[in-house]
Amino acid sequence: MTIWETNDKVVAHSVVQVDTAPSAPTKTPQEHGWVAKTGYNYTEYNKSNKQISEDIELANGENNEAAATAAAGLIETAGAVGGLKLGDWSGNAAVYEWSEEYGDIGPVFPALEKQLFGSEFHVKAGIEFEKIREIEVFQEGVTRLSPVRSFDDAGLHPAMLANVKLAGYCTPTPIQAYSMPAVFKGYDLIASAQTGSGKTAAFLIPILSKLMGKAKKLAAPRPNPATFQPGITPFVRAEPLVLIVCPNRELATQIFDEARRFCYRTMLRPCVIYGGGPVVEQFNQLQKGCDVLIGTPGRLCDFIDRPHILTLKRLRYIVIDEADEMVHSDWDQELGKIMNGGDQETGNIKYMMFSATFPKVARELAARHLAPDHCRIRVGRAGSTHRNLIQNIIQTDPAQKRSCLLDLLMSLPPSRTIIFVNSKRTCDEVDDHIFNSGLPCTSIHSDRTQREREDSIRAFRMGKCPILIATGVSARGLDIANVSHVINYDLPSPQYGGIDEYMHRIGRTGRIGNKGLATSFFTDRDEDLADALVKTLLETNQPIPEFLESHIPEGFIPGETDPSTLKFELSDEEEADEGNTEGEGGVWGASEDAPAASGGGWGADADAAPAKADDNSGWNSCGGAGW
Ligand SMILES: Nc1ncnc2c1ncn2[C@@H]1O[C@H](COP(=O)(O)OP(=O)(O)OP(=O)(O)O)[C@@H](O)[C@H]1O
Repeated sequence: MTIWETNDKVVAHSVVQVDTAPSAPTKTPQEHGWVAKTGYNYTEYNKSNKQISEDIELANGENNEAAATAAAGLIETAGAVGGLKLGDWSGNAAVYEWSEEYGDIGPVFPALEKQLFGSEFHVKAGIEFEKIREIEVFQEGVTRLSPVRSFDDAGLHPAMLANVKLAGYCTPTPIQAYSMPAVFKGYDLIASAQTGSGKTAAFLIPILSKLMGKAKKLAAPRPNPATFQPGITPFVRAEPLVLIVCPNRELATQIFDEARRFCYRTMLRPCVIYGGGPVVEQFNQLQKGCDVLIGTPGRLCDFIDRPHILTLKRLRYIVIDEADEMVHSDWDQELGKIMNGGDQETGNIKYMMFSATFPKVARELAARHLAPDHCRIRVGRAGSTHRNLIQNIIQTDPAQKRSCLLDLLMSLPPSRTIIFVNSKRTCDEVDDHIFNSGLPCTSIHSDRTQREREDSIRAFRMGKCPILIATGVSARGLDIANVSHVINYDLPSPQYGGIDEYMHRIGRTGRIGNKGLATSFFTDRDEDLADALVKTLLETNQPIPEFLESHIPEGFIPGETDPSTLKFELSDEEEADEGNTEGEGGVWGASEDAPAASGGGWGADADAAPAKADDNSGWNSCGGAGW
């Protein structure tokens, strides 16, 4: 029995080292504590949400306290997530509407503030947050950056600092500590850090903060939100200053939500465009003005092809998030167009790439587009997993997986759970199976309509359907509060991302210092993954089940041998750096911060010596007071 602490509660998990299926359930799911299952109600979920949007707009536009309260009430009764309920388009979520009369920072709008920052649905830093700071940080490139020690000392725009505090961020994570100075000093950036370590804020905070002081000068004119009438007010072209590209729709809307928070009380207006969403509604949002545009590649290119609606000529920053997935997914042409195929003035643009893992193809993309003096920051071994996760591997027969799954769900206390499968068909089958067994589940994959996808994620976030079945790609980057269990119903085979994909998947739990549990079903078909899987388990001090013991590297004695001596198959980037010649001849030359002694590689030599974030005295802990 392991006592398992989640953010708010302690849950007892009878886990650890199960190498056979748990015993058969004797109770119904509801007797076991799962909420009742809910079917997908197309009529209800497709209802217009005009009322709620109108109230929010009224509250937002007029700062009318009564309307604000009414809107907040509506949001609450609707059981909404971020101000949206089932049936709403994520791209229509309320943003701060700027009026020309405002000074440097706009007034507070309580209803919107509550919606953006007050939600129980946001992931809160967990009890292991401090451990994130102990992870080794490697910085490579021409410049040695001094990490910022606290948000207060980071030189953030006052509006950004206030938003960071409203979001409840006390201390920057290592990736944030290094990315802030990189952006402030105007470097291009490649950054990799573990799943759930705050990479989104690592680019949003410094970029938006830097633009806040100059927004009035740089941003395109936009209509007055108080008098704007769709179809009547002459529309303006969207001319974003920041473009953030990511591989899936769910992630795009999630980044949009973060951007809505960080743009609060400022002139910067975020918008999101993604495939499957209604073009007209996305166009309606764009024509109100757009300074920060988040999008998936296909839909972005559709709009780039309509220069009367969207132009990239004002662009100052391009961020590629989940860069490894972006380069793997056949988006070459789209990425080429987004990076420099539109009307953007490439000389004015800073490029940033973020991911938890960085394969060679992603590095090649970086080499093509990033300035030679770009900074490279890597937190921990590329692709290594968190130590705050328990990883269980259960041996099973392919034919037994369904009953194993049911037993597993019924043998643990109910908790928000994501089940990963390798194909859309399996996704549907598993969904049917566990739904018909009375469990409250929902599912998502790329053949679902966008409406279904958004509702499915929202139902999961809200806890209405606390079990989500997903294919790997559709759940890339998802950041959902209180996911305490990830189940790999299918392990990702090496052809489909292998161990990197495994890490991305299990990273949906145990985020930002929370604890989590990952259980994977292992069958004979997963033998190809066994070596890498065992090393990953050893690296994070997980017990090795008997059936995998033969894959323990020779000479390694679990519990005795130091895991840091494990030899991992070099990731592409490490391999490249083994024979790194880039440093020679001064490509990685001297720095304005502190001269680099010699060419830096990804991690091997003095130049790339790890810096422990907590080596820096003065990293502040959260006082909390005075916010
Ligand atoms: N400094 C911080 N303090 C507290 N919470 C933070 C901080 N930075 C980010 N967070 C929160 O941590 C969560 C995880 O962040 P995020 O989704 O950016 O992780 P990520 O590194 O991009 O993960 P992935 O690789 O899985 O996409 C988010 O809910 C975010 O709001």
